[in-house]
Amino acid sequence: MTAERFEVSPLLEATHIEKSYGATHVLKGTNFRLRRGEIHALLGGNGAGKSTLIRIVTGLAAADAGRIQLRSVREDGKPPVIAVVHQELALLPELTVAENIGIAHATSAFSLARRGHTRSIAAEALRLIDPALAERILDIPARTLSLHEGQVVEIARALSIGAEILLLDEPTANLTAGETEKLFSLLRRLAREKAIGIVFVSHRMKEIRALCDTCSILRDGRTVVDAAPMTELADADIVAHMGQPAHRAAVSRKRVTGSGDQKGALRLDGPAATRLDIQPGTILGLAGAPSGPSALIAMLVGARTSSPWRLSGDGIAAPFRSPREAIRAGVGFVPGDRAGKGVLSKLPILDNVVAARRVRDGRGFVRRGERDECSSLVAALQLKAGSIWDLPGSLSGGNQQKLLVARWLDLPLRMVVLEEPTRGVDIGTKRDIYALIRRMAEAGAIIVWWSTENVELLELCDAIFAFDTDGTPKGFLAGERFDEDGLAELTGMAA
Ligand SMILES: Nc1ncnc2c1ncn2[C@@H]1O[C@H](COP(=O)(O)OP(=O)(O)OP(=O)(O)O)[C@@H](O)[C@H]1O
Repeated sequence: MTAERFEVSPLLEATHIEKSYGATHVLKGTNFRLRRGEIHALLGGNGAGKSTLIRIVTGLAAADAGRIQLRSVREDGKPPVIAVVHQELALLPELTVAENIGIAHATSAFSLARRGHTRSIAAEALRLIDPALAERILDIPARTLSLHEGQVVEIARALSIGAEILLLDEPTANLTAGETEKLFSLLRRLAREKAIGIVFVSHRMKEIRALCDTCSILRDGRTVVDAAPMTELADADIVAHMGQPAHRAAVSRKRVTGSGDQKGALRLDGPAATRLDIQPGTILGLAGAPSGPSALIAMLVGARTSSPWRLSGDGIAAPFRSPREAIRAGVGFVPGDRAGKGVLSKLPILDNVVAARRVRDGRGFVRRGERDECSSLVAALQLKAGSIWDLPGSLSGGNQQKLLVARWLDLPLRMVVLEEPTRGVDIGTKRDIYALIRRMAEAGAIIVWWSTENVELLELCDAIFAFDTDGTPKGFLAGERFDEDGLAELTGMAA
């Protein structure tokens, strides 16, 4: 998979790119080049400029200065097609998979006469990736696909239009370990057999190591590592180039034990006679296919009133009747669906940060002192924002995630429920978020943490409760198997 196997001139070369948004100088002479057959990690801390560079390369935004050269191997003289796969899928939910792929080929109205033709294009593209999957999903609506299947469809669509460059922006957030491995073997195959140039944006060091052969690092809008082989960079070098402290927090792990009668202890009862007694201050991880953890979480945060799960103890009897009731009972929630359920996009950062406090206090008006409170929370999380009066849309993805965590900091909470709270967050900031969550646990809150990043669960949690691939509770990860293999086995997701 080395670049040398293919001709030397890059598929894509961006040179001295400049970009400002108002007074914010985002890209400061950034360089980036991608060769055929290469899987290239584009790395950098939150707000370093990765997404902005991708938007410019794909033509979604215009650079203020600099040059972009694209060179196809095809002889028609056209530039290579670039396809982007985001973590939020770009599929039309009510159309079938075949129609979703075919739509990229529709030149005018999507006529019935062309349907058979586009269906066969779609089938061919999907079969190249996975013949069995193609048979199963071709004629079903896109909304019924899992996230991983949706990504495969997006990649098939890219292949069907002859894309030579594939950009993946944190594609593994929300994928299970098994799905991630499947995606990686597909990407390796596309690079090797089709010489597609792949750009992979991620904050997960283990995945970057497993997948990528080349690495570029942006720091504050400048290219500090330009297309270096991954083998030449140790993890610590990468973190240092990104400008982040290379500390590893010490792990102190205690297991959930004892009866449920300690003050503040809560009891969870669920399907298959499941019973969990959770002591205050416990960090409880949830692992496994999304359907299991998400059903439990929906009950905990008041999003589902009828549920096979029950929460009791310390004056609580849930299901709650509404999210508001859950907040008033002292349950905080950082949702995984940042855009849909988390960020209040039309309100400034200030309102986003103090939202939970306002709901708890039952007030809709601005309290004096909120501005100071917001500023100190923003500073505690080193949230990179122009002003607390800016809209959250002006923040980079990782900084929007910090905003959602900031909302619950320093509140007297009984329980904090977190769905992938470090999704899209850079390595240094992850450490900060881990420390903040530990702080909440030390203050006595029970932390319920759902993550698809098994390494993270194993590092942080006192106990991990696993669900099977169909969402059935499987039990706690046993002490002597408290490792990745044990977790993969218990969740039925051994790769
Ligand atoms: N439309 C915009 N208006 C104002 N500022 C913007 C806009 N888009 C991006 N920025 C700013 O540009 C900087 C770089 O953002 P960008 O999204 O490119 O970072 P990133 O490296 O992709 O970060 P992350 O890892 O958090 O996704 C950030 O400080 C962000 O606030």
